[in-house]
Amino acid sequence: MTLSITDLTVARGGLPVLEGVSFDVPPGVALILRGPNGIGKTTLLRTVAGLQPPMKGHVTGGEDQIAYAAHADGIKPTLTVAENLRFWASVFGQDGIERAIDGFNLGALRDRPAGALSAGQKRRLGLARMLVTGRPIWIMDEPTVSLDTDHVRQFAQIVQDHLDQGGSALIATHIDLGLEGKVLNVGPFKAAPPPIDDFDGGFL
Ligand SMILES: Nc1ncnc2c1ncn2[C@@H]1O[C@H](COP(=O)(O)OP(=O)(O)OP(=O)(O)O)[C@@H](O)[C@H]1O
Repeated sequence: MTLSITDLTVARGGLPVLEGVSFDVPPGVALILRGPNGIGKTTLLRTVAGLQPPMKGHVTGGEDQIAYAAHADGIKPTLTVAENLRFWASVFGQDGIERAIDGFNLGALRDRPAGALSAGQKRRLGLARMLVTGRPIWIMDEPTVSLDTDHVRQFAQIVQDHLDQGGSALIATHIDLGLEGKVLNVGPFKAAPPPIDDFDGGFL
């Protein structure tokens, strides 16, 4: 199913950060979001993933279809790598974690508590969760932070395989993943500052 974003305005702290954003992400396609720090990419992704409401506009096609990987790894430190993946799979009504373990080179770490992983290893575990959700639309926020170059390449291949199998992806990243995706620079959608409506005549 195509994820469709129509005339979306997204807000942080009650203030609009991006407005008038429209795009489609059809099956088989990766859309890469770019833009300077603080422009609102995370806010847009969170809104599209349904974690916060839009100020205006619509998101369609994402109902029960989206798996979201945020900045924060969000893994459970006292559970092992395998237990984390099994837990996550069960949340999504799935079983089978071996593809995720193999895909992200986690075999040697499967019985280690997640809290005892390095930053890059935690990131791989966080991303491996996408594979156990069974969800077709992957939304990822800076997924390659802490990954070494080999694992960035491996991650890009996993995303490409996902696209080849009819999945789709919406990814905010500052690096070139080498994916055959489209790029959307969100800079031009920066929201205008809100109008001043509490004019203070005392300054005249
Ligand atoms: N908790 C918060 N409350 C209010 N404003 C916030 C909060 N967190 C972030 N912001 C502001 O919201 C705006 C959008 O932030 P957001 O994290 O969406 O940007 P980003 O494009 O993802 O940035 P980066 O590339 O640095 O990750 C920024 O101006 C930021 O300062």
